[in-house]
Amino acid sequence: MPFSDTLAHSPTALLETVFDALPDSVFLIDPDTSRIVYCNRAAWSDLGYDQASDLLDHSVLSLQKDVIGPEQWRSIAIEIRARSPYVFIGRHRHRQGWELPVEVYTSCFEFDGRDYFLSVARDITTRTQLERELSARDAQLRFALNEASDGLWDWDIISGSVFFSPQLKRMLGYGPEELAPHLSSWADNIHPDDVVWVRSVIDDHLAGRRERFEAEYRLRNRNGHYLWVHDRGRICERDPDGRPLRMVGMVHNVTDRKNLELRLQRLASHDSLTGLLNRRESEIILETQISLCRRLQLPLGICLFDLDNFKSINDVHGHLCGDQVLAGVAELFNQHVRSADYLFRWGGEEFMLICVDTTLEQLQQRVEGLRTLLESKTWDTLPALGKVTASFGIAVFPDHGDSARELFIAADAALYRAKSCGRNRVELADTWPANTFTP
Ligand SMILES: Nc1nc2c(ncn2[C@@H]2O[C@H](COP(=O)(O)OP(=O)(O)OP(=O)(O)O)[C@@H](O)[C@H]2O)c(=O)[nH]1
Repeated sequence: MPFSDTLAHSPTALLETVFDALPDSVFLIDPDTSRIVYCNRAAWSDLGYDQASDLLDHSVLSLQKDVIGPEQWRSIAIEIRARSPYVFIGRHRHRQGWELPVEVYTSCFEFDGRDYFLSVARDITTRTQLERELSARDAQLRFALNEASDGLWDWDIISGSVFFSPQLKRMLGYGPEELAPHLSSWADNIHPDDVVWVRSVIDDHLAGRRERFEAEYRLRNRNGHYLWVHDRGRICERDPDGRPLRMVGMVHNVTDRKNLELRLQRLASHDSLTGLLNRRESEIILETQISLCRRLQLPLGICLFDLDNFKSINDVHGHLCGDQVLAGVAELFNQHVRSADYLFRWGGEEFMLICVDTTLEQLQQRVEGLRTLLESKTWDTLPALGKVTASFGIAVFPDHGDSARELFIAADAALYRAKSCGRNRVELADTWPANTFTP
């Protein structure tokens, strides 16, 4: 018999069969009395009853563990009428006494001049169990990661919100309720000198150019001091098109290690008496600055200078006084060179100055200024000392040499000339290659 004929001949039997075949429980409820006027097979069997009549005419409240008393039913009935379907996660009472977690969808409809509530309840035991296990596993993972680092972050890339773990907040000096959960709370506290490249490392990872985000940078704490942190993170969730949605990472406070590293670096690159960069650094920096100026087609000047008759300062006033003069000259010149210039103690009483983007005329003028400055300095702490002078030899790239070595030889020859012409003077290098390389 065709389906339409079956429906026409015995509609009630057919609908009952259909409802009984549903895996979810279906209840038809009288809204005024809360009584069950119909339920399907899943409804009575899931709750441990033998037949539908065991539940019919009973109040639905007798099956519910979360709705207590007619007062609460009345307010829920108002909600159901206001916004169908009304979704409710609660617990049904099994005949044996245990509870069944359910997700219930209830809608209101009218039939034959009367209102009815139709509730479809789904057993969510497995789902609840799974959610509980997942959240326990998540908590375990967070705990393990937190213990393995000084803090965790979890960034929702689309919304820009960031979870900062309590340990991370503590590391930065914040309480558990402080530090707004936004990306700006982190980004605004990165040291200005580090922020551009830290962002570029993250961008590279987001764009797939780096396998992970990893950076060592300075992060400001609540007191305004900077900590050195080692930060590692990775995208852990993407949308169906592969766009990053979420990124997590962990942070280590490496301030002590980094400060020690910087101190060692400074010891290796600076002269301990004057605090100036040392000869080794001068060789590296001169090479790199010449390459840079060659590329940018800029002139570069170097000046070698040597204190005059320094041996006699040592001999007459003592070695300690000689040390003070060396440190005093370094301090004096350091205050007067440009911030873009490099001043080195090259060795003994010899110094070197590198001036990027400087012509011969500019360099000559600047060095002449240094010479007169030193000559006119009064050594208040060393009253017996008298006048201290120095001799200077200057050369400019590319006029006097095309490499660090050629430039150095040219400036050294000019310095030698300054010494032999009477000292306390500035001499210019001969134009390369005229006197630099004699066959
Ligand atoms: N106090 C002190 N003296 C140093 C240091 N390094 C080198 N000297 C001394 O610097 C002196 C350099 O002497 P010379 O090379 O003869 O040069 P000068 O006496 O300056 O003579 P001219 O360069 O020709 O003007 C030597 O006596 C070195 O012992 C240092 O770190 N401290």
